[in-house]
Amino acid sequence: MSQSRVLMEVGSDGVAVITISNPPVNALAIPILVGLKEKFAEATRRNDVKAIVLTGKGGRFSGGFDINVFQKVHGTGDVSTLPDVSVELVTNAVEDCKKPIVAAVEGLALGGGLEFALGCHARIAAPRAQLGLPELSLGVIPGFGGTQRLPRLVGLSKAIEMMLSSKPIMSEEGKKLGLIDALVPSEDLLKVSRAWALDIAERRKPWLRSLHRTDKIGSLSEAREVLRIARQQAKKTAPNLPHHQICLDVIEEGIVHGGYSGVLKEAKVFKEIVLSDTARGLVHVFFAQRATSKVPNVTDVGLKPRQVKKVAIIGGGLMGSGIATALIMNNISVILKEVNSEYLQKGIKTIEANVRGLATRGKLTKDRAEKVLSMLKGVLDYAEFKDVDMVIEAVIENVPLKQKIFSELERACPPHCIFATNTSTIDLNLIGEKTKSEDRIIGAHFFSPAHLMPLLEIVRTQKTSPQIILDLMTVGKVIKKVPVVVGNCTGFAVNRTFFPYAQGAQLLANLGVDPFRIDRVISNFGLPMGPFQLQDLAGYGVAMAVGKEYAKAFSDRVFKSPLVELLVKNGRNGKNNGKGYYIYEKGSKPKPDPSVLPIIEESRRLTNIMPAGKPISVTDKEVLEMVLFPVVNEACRVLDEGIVVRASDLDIASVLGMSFPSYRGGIVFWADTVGANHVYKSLKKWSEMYGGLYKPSKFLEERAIKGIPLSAPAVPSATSKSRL
Ligand SMILES: C[C@H](O)CC(=O)SCCNC(=O)CCNC(=O)[C@H](O)C(C)(C)COP(=O)(O)OP(=O)(O)OC[C@H]1O[C@@H](n2cnc3c(N)ncnc32)[C@H](O)[C@@H]1OP(=O)(O)O
Repeated sequence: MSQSRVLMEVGSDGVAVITISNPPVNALAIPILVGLKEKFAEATRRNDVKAIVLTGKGGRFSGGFDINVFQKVHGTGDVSTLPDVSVELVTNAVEDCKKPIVAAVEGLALGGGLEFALGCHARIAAPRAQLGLPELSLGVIPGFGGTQRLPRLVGLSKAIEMMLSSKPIMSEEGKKLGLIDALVPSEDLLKVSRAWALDIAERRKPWLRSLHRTDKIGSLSEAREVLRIARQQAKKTAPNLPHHQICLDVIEEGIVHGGYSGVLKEAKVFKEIVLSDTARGLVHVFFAQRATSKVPNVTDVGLKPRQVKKVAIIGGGLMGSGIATALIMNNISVILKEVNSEYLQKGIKTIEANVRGLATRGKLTKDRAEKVLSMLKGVLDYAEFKDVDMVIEAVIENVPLKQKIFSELERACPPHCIFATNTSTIDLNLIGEKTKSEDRIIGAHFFSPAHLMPLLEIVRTQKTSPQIILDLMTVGKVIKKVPVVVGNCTGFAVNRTFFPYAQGAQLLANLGVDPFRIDRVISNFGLPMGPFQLQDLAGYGVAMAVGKEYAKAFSDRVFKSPLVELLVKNGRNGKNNGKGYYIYEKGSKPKPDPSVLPIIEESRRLTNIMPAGKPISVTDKEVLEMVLFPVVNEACRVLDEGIVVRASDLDIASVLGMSFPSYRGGIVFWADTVGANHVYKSLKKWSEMYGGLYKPSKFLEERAIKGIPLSAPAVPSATSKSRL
């Protein structure tokens, strides 16, 4: 029997408690909305009901409208299946109900969940309940009246901040703002809410309809000024997201023409916006992120994750210290091992700076920062390794060194210990070759800075045991990363997919296209920076070392540009030494450095690929596609080889690991919106003009010709060789 239902109990006090029950988050699915309508009608009708309390089962009020419905609407394009909740239910049945309704909020009230609470005549909350309108993070705007009622309860500026940032506030702050009428311990929540509802019914407390309030929104001219500033800010912070401006327009409608008019406009706009590409992309990302926790033969075979309490990290460099920070910040003890006390002290200092830096930025208290740091211990030998649950090796990329370390670990660690390596390029089979523990060897590929970047790429070999994979996935979640399980190959899923990104940019620069224009096109598309600025940031040493690996592994499709070597020869090393493609001055944005142009000219002379020696003429759209389509092409190979469980895992990896814009849904999702056929035809044309980098993969060709989306699950072919 489905657990999704709405319950109603009428007590001897004359209060009807209506409870939403739809685990795990009490999402407002269509049957729940139907149930709510029936129960409100019944409670209104019944003579034995004087007042109503609305609450959620299992300690959570509601996580909002059922996002699965958006996905269905995206599939059919039919918005008529969206129910009229805002007017019919929240305004007519709740806010204009003849009996007072009090929301008893615990755990969370998000999106439509909070909007129901806003429609009630009072809100009582338990401590630390999350209250928010995160709809913009799904590419839509609040659709159950939130754009109108929230400003009327917390003031215009705060409401705009909450909606545009999509970030929830805690009930404690909600109480201060006037969003919450009383904050009470969980165990008293229902008792107080019932009494409050009766107090309203018997006029001991005011009967307030949020939509009718005007006391918090100020004068028309003040409100317009707040909106003007918000519009300007949104233009800067979310230039590619029109729904931010649309949300502000809808808020303004209510300010100028009254709340009810605002509610009507909101409902109309909501139905239009739900079909936008942005909403499609962001809803896809929402589900794609959650799908990463489902790994066939790992999470569905009844295994239980083992607790990892103590982790040893080998190597206190940038990556090792970042990983250590992430672990101790989440209550996992860390032993940091280095080869000598100088390196060890350096590593410990970096970790201390990371943690104290977070404290300075208000992410944790000073006391907590010191507690966190007490979970770290530096060592110079393996004596302390006898009871560690996991080791993460984070030394330089050197195969014999890594092999030696893992042989030593076999002797120093207990038999249950997980052997993880943070390598970003080396074949895991090679690393484990000299051990008898290949079933315990796994890649834990963090992205720099490891304590901040959200992605954890978990690399498994054919021999890694499912238990080890599950354990590392669990550690990933404990330290608040999104773990994505991938197969073993050069560059694994993320770096491999994105290696042609820099290549396409280098090729274009050698064809005569201005690198600063390329960077502009890419950042206008939505990546935080273009490929040249990224190279400046990562340092040219990385670019050259990684370039060599790819040249070895994928020689058929590597474009060899001398540009980076020329830059190094000319004393440039990117942001590191303040001399790159850009000029770096403290306190100002990087500026294109004109003195780099002769070096680029030199590279062009050496490669000599400009047709008839003249720069090619390309549109911005072509620039974008010549950089990103080779990435799509490599993503196709990764899919074909079964390096990821599903296409959407690559979407999440691209969003969280490479900062591909989430509102474009991730690399594969975006390619499907462009169309496999267009990608294929463009690549084919460019491969004839500019060579192997653009040669379409078999997978892409097949899908383009057959008209199958790139994201559609693969049908295993005789030649395909899954690495999972
Ligand atoms: C008209 C209205 O204005 C429009 C709306 O209300 S849009 C919806 C607005 N609400 C949201 O955006 C909240 C989305 N949900 C979340 O942020 C988080 O799930 C949460 C904070 C509620 C809980 O987080 P957490 O405990 O980590 O659990 P999480 O793994 O995310 O979710 C648990 C399950 O609930 C599902 N779920 C969460 N919120 C959901 C929702 N609103 N609709 C449908 N399913 C939802 C997840 O998909 C997941 O399903 P799975 O187990 O099958 O993968």
